[in-house]
Amino acid sequence: MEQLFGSVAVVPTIFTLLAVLAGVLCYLYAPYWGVRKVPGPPAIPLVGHLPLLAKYGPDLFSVLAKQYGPIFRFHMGRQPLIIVADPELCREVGIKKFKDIPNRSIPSPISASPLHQKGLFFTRDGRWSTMRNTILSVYQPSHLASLVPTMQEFIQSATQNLQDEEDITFSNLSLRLATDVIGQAAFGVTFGMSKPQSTETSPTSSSKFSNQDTSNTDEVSDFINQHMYSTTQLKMDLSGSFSIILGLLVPILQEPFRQILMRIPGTMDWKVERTNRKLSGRLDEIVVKRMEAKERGSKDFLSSILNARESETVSKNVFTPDYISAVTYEHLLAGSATTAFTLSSIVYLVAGHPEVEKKLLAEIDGFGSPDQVPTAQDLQQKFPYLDQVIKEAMRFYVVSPLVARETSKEVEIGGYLLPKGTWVWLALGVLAKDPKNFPEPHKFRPERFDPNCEEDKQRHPYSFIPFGIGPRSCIGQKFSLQEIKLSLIHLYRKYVFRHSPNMEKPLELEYGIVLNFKHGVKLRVISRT
Ligand code: HEM
Repeated sequence: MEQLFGSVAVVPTIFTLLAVLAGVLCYLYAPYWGVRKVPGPPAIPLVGHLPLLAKYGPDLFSVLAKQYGPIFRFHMGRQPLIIVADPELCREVGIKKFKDIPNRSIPSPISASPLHQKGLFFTRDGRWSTMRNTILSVYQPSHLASLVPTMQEFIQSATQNLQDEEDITFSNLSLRLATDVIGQAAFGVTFGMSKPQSTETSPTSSSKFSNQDTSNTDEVSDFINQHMYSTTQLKMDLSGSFSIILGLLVPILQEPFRQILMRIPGTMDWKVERTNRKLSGRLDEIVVKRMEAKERGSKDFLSSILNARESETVSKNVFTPDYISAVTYEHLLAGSATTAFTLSSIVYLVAGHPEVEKKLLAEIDGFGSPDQVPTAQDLQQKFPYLDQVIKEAMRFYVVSPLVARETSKEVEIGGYLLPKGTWVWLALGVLAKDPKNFPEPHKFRPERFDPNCEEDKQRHPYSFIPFGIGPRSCIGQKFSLQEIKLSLIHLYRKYVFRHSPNMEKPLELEYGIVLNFKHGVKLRVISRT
């Protein structure tokens, strides 16, 4: 009798276990089911293809494209991504079918950070288009042209102490420079980073950080350090905080675990949370102060947005203070690491190619007297070889090798029907290394971008898209190119650079929210005078 009751009790337990197991399997495999027909390598349960990414870095996508074709499946933990590695298909996703794929998917490193979510990058649909249209008005060519003198002042300040034969970590210098320039353009504040001994006066006469004097240099560098920390913790592989890793594997558990871990001192989640809270606090402080200011001007991004909001050209519900903080912070984030990386990679590549350097110097020296600062129009028209060098360096090291998008309804791409909510990522890095459009892709050869050469004429127009594609492409493209060109012209008028013996060969890269140098770019300065 007892035995009978025992086995009767076991049956529901087995059913419960089976139901739980089925639930877990459904949860783990549901996103895969809708896209199972898209080809891809076999995925390890839970981690998917992340170990491959950690092992090979972004080159992995070129290898997979060769094996599986222009559209393939890659599993970031539980989440399948549909990777698009063909210029025509990128045009389809980014432009032709934009209305069905208007937003970005939110990867787990970002979903851990509300500060990052409220910027333009991750806002969606109607809110995004209202925000984007307002921000676009700040990037009119006349506004950009008016920023040339400010940019030039920071560039001069950042490079004034370079010594002949000195070894420098150029990537640090360019990050400080780009942070200062964007700090001024975004917030209207001088971070004073490009002048380490900045107890002297600032290069511009505008307000200091938090509108106080230079005595808070420590506060400034603390802010920037937090900013750097918050950026570098956003890892895309398996080296992030525990909650981020969990978010990649079992997203449903990410938030509950983050809530617990951020309360346990010493954990990475605790550190990231503290840093983000401090950063948000400081940003909110700047925004509130600027909101209250009677004379705020309109030169910097934050003031322009606040002016637009007050003149009711944009709904106050769209630009609430938290969104304003996020979008301003996003400028600091998007405008510093990307521009600095690009600047460093150009100088690094030119240092290793004397024939390119010679041609570039001839063009720059031929422009005019060494103290004639080029105008925005000069920058666009009078430096054709510089343009080629910049493009080739951006092709060689694609700072943002993957661009995230998400379908908002069922849509057909490359012969596959993708359900609503599919993560579709454009592989800009793979396009840039495809020998079909770039013969001998591992050679640094700026002349391939000469508009008169056959290679350039034959190339697919969307094979080189380092700033993305379509209505959602980079809003800061012209801003960063202006800054990069001004910096290079100023630098090469005075110096050339050689690889420092302290630098590793080949250069090692790190895959975070954008590409970065693992150990920095170390160069030797050679004065030209
Ligand atoms: C060399 C420098 C830069 C590179 C390579 C770069 C690259 C990119 C890429 C690839 C995207 C995604 C585009 C897409 O989805 O099609 C993007 C978006 C974006 N970038 Fe940049 N960027 C750079 C500099 C900047 C600067 C200086 C700013 C700010 C002033 C900025 C602000 C943004 C913003 C706000 C977005 C999101 C746009 C939207 O969703 O509407 N970027 N960038």
